[in-house]
Amino acid sequence: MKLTVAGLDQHYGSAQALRGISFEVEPGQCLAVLGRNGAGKSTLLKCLAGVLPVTRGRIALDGVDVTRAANHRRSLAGVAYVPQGREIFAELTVRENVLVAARAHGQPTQAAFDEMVALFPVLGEMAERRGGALSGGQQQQLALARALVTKPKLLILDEPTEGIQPSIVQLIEDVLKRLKGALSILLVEQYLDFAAAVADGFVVLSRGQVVDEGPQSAMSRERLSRFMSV
Ligand SMILES: Nc1ncnc2c1ncn2[C@@H]1O[C@H](COP(=O)(O)OP(=O)(O)OP(=O)(O)O)[C@@H](O)[C@H]1O
Repeated sequence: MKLTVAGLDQHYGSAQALRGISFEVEPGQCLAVLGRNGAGKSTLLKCLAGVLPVTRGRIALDGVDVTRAANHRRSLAGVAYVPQGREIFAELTVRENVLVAARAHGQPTQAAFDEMVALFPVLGEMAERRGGALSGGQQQQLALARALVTKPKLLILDEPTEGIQPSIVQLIEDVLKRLKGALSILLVEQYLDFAAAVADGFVVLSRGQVVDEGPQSAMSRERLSRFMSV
């Protein structure tokens, strides 16, 4: 799925958080959105997922304008969003968490769950545990499984590596690399090595504006460290 973002502005009351943001994600590609805390990255993703209204500009999926579409309509169109903080159901089991997400897209089957366990084996071991009882890294894998079980065409991820141990970061990197091509990915990330390993290109936000952009080959620490928090 192709994502087109053109001239996007967003305001929190009188405070402008996004200023004329424009970029594209080509089908099957991964674009990393980089920038310091407070640059506007999470706000941008919320606008794209349809959980925050934009003030001005245009968002299109494969050329179809969805700027004013509700989040469930974007979800049905193939957009899956994993917010920072993961938002799994703490009281439901791991299996129920995955199947509830699958049901919203018409296929709450054991096969759908098994497919997610093939990507994230720990979810099979934890199938009957409550989501809230999982570690942070396990919850992130569950959140990714809940997104992927809907068979998205565009996966929007807000800092999937935040607070997660290196072995799980590596697992998530491997999964995203394997899936890329079949779906498009928009990835907000503070961890430059992970972003450079997964993404095909990047944009940098600062104070709500795109201040740099380029291909994966230009994602060097020298070029980007002044825009990063770490
Ligand atoms: N609900 C809100 N109400 C008012 N201002 C907000 C709200 N959420 C974010 N902001 C402001 O909007 C700007 C962009 O914040 P945003 O969370 O999008 O940045 P970010 O780049 O994602 O940073 P972080 O990595 O810390 O989440 C910041 O100045 C922030 O203080």
